Amino acid sequence: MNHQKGHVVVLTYPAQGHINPLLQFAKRLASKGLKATLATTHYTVKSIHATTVGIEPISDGYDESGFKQAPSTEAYLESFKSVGSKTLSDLISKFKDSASPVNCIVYDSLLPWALDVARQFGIYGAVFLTNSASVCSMYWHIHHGHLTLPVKQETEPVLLPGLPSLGISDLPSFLAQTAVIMEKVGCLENNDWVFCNSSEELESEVVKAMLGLWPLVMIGPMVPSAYLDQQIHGDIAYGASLWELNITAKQAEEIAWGLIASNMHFLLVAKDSKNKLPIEFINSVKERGLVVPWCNQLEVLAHQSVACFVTHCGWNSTLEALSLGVPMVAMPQCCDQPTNAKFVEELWQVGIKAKKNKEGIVTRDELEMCIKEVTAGNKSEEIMKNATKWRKLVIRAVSLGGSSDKNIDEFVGKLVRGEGEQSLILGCT
Ligand SMILES: O=c1ccn([C@@H]2O[C@H](COP(=O)(O)OP(=O)(O)O[C@H]3O[C@H](CO)[C@@H](O)[C@H](O)[C@H]3O)[C@@H](O)[C@H]2O)c(=O)[nH]1
Repeated sequence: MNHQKGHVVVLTYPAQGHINPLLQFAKRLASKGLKATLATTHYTVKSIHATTVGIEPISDGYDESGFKQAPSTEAYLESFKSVGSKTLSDLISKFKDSASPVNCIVYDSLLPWALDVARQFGIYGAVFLTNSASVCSMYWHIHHGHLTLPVKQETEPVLLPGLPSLGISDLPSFLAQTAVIMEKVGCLENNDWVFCNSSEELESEVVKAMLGLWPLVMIGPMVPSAYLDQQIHGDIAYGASLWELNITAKQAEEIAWGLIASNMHFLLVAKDSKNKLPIEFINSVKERGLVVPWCNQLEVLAHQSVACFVTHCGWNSTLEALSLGVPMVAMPQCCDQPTNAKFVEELWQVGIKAKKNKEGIVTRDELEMCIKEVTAGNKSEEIMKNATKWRKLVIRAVSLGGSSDKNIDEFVGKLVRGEGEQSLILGCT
C-alpha cells in the first residue's frame, strides 16, 4: 500500500483496557491508507499480534515485567516519562529519513509527556481517551473550578453541562487523585485532536457541551470490525492478551452463588478461581456453568444464546455490550466504572446496576434479582429493545459515512495532505 505522507505512531499504556482500543484505532487508520505503528513497552510487544500495523517497543525503564517491578505507581509513571520520552524520540528519529517519516503521535491519556515529544519534532500530537467523553469532561470541570474536590457525601447531586445528575456513588473513584486529573486535563486543551473511544450518538449531550472547549473527536467504539461494520477484512479480534482484574474473594463467592441462584446457564471468567471460589461451588457448577480463567469476551458476547452480561463496566466491556446489543447487570468496582454503570442504567437504559450492601459487596440475592430482572422481569423487554437500538446506532456510527467514520476520514485527510508540515513552517517564521 502507498502510505503517501501519513505515518502515525500510536502510543499505548501496557494494559488490556488501553491496548485494545488503541491497537484497534491503529488498525482503522491503516485500513484507510495511513502507515500506523503501535508503540508499547518491551515486555508487552510479544503479546500483540497485528498484520497491518507495525509494532515497536519503547522503554518504561522496567523492561522485564514493567509495573510489577516498580516500587510504586508514582515511580513507575515517573520512569515511564523520562525513559519513555527518550525511547519514543529515538523511534520517531528512526523513521525520519525513511519513506514514511512520522507526522503524528496519538498517545494514551495516561502518557501525557508524549505531547512534548510531538512538539519537539514539530509534528501533530493527539491524545486518545480510553474513558468516556463524559468522564473526561469531569476532569476539565475540576480543572476549571466548576467542581470542587473532594465531593462530600452530604452535598447536592453533581450537576455538570451535558451530564445527567450524578450522586457521589456515580463519580469515578479516581477523581480524588488530583495529580492524575491535572495531567490529563492539561493535555486535553493543548492537543491538535482529542480522540475519544465513543460515538457522538452515545454521548450527544456532552459532545454539545464541550464543543469549542477542546478539540474533541468521537471515533469509536473501537471494537474489531467483524462485530460491527465488517469493512476491515480479517479484523476479527483485538490481537492482544494481557488481562488482569482483581476482586475480593468475598465478592467472587457472592457472584458464584448468585449465578447458581439465577437458574441460568452461565460462563464465569475468574482468573484466580482456585483461590477465590468455594470448592462446593466448583463441584456443583458442572451441569450449568463453566468457569474459565480467560475467554474471548467479544466472541462470547456475540453468541446468540447470551441473554445477559454481568460486567464490572470497564469502558471497553461497556462498549462491547452496547455494540453487540447485550443487556447488562452492572457491578462497578472502581475508576470510571461507577459512571459507566450509571449510564448503562439511566442514559442508555440497557441494563440495571446491582446495589452494594454496607460492606460494599453485591450479595448473591441482589445479583440473582438483577439477572432475573434483566432477562425476564418487567423491564426486560424495554431493556432488550434499547440494546437493539443502540447496537444499530453504533454500527451506523462506525460504518462508511457514519459519524465516527467521517471523523476518522477527516483526520486521515489532514495528515495525508501534509498540512502538518505547512503549519510547522508557519510556526518557525
Ligand atoms: O476474559 C477476558 C477479559 C477481558 N477481555 C477483554 O479485555 C478488555 C477489558 O477492558 P475493560 O472492559 O475496559 O476493563 P479493564 O481492563 O478493567 O479496563 C481498565 O481500563 C478501562 C479503559 O481506560 C477503564 O474503563 C476501566 O475502568 C479500567 O479498569 C475488553 O476489551 C475485554 O473484551 C477479554 O477478551 N477476555
